[in-house]
Amino acid sequence: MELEVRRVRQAFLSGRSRPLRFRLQQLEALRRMVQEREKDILTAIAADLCKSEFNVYSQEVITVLGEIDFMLENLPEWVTAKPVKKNVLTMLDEAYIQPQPLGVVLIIGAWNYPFVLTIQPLIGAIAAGNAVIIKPSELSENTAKILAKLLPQYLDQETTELLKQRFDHIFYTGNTAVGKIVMEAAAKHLTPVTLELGGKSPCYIDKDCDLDIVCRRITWGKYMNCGQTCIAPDYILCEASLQNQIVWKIKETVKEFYGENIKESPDYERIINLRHFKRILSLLEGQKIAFGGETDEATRYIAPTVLTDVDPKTKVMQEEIFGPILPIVPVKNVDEAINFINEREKPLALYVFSHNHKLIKRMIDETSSGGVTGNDVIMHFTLNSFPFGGVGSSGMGAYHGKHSFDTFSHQRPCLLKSLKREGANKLRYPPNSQSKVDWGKFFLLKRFNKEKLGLLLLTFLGIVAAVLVKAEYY
Ligand SMILES: NC(=O)c1ccc[n+]([C@@H]2O[C@H](COP(=O)([O-])OP(=O)(O)OC[C@H]3O[C@@H](n4cnc5c(N)ncnc54)[C@H](O)[C@@H]3O)[C@@H](O)[C@H]2O)c1
Ligand SMILES: CCCCCCC=O
Repeated sequence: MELEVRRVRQAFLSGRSRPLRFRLQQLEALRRMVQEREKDILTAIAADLCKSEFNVYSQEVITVLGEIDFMLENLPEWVTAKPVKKNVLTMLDEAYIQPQPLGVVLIIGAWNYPFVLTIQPLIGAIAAGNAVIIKPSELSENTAKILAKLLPQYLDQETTELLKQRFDHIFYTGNTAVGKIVMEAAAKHLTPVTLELGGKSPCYIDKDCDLDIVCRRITWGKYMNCGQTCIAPDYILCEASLQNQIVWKIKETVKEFYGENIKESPDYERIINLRHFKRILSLLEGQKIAFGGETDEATRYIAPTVLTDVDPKTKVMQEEIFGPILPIVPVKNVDEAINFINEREKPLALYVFSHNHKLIKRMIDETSSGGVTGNDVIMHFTLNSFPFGGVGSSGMGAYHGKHSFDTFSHQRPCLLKSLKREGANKLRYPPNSQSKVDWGKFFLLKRFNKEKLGLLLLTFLGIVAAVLVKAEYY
């Protein structure tokens, strides 16, 4: 393994991955891979998560293709050096920021959206000019196999090795416990990390809203991928008087989306494995099931389920559910909802539904989360001008679009001076004096004193007079 990582590092050091042309070629090759081998990719993901090809396409493939197109369009501008504002000491110099690849990057993907969560960071890492080692999740084994087979056929070999050693950046997607292990390992080499973790994303429903629409949107985001979505609404907070209506409307929407026999619906997925199936079932113990709750161990089926009057001290409210169970926790009002959220770890997403724009703004101002969507769920993930990532225990760092490029780049400040004009530098060389400090204050801190200002004006007039006399003479 060590040898393999060294080989990838040598490839990076050879400079092959840096030229813009190479990066664009690699991204185009990746796009070709997705387009030409779409069927294989759809089949593998469908096998891992019992997902319809339509769902795979709309939830994963389309995001990847959109991200590649966005990078191809913008990369030439992003890679160029950006001039910066200068001060008096550097006004005649060249000063710019040059984005530079970090080196060898490790990307560890998760199983729940096994394609997009591995390939989207890969796109950013290639765009930034890095050599990349990817490690898809072993739980989504069909997708892991197809990626291992296809990537080397389309991309330069050195960008696709699967390893772990010493890296220049580690990009990890998965649970918080492993996130800590990854960060600890990275600390040994002072390797920077991006941690895309999870958490319990709350969903507050205000009295003042259209419950039909709210419940349709929540049903979509909660039961998509059988609840195995990092930014799925984990639980609902609302006034007790809304509870029965919400239950009824979600139940009706579930019927509308998946039909009377949910097991037969091509749009409803299954739990990834038996361990997670059992874990999710254990969250139902002692709860009041308003509807759903049906399960089938053989196919790892868990019906869309809603729990009411949930006690915040019970297990279902202690860990991220990551399954199709939706607890409703009654609160007195928005103040209590805000306190409830703030007393817990910072979530990856926050959702708030209301006709009252001020209430939504207040919720945003008085809480913290990775991202927020008002009056909908999940949708902030789809806008690649947003940085996508967590805060606190839901993660650190972010990606998508330009944010991916920045995550995988070092913003290198470059100052290019001339070996001339040494006179001006005397101010900073020893021996020091009060006069030098005064001039420093004058130029850098703009602390003008009348005497210095007068002297400067005199010097300036002298220069103007000299220029005029010279012009007259010639
Ligand atoms: N923020 C996001 O973008 C995002 C996306 C998807 C999932 N998640 C979160 O991930 C969690 C679910 O995923 P999971 O953790 O079950 O996925 P997982 O089991 O697939 O693990 C994630 C990755 O970590 C690797 N891994 C596991 N143990 C490791 C170790 N000891 N050292 C190094 N790597 C190790 C796995 O092989 C896998 O590639 C949820 O909490 C979810 O919210 C977050
Ligand atoms: C619609 C795709 C959502 C992907 C969310 C990624 C986290 O699990």
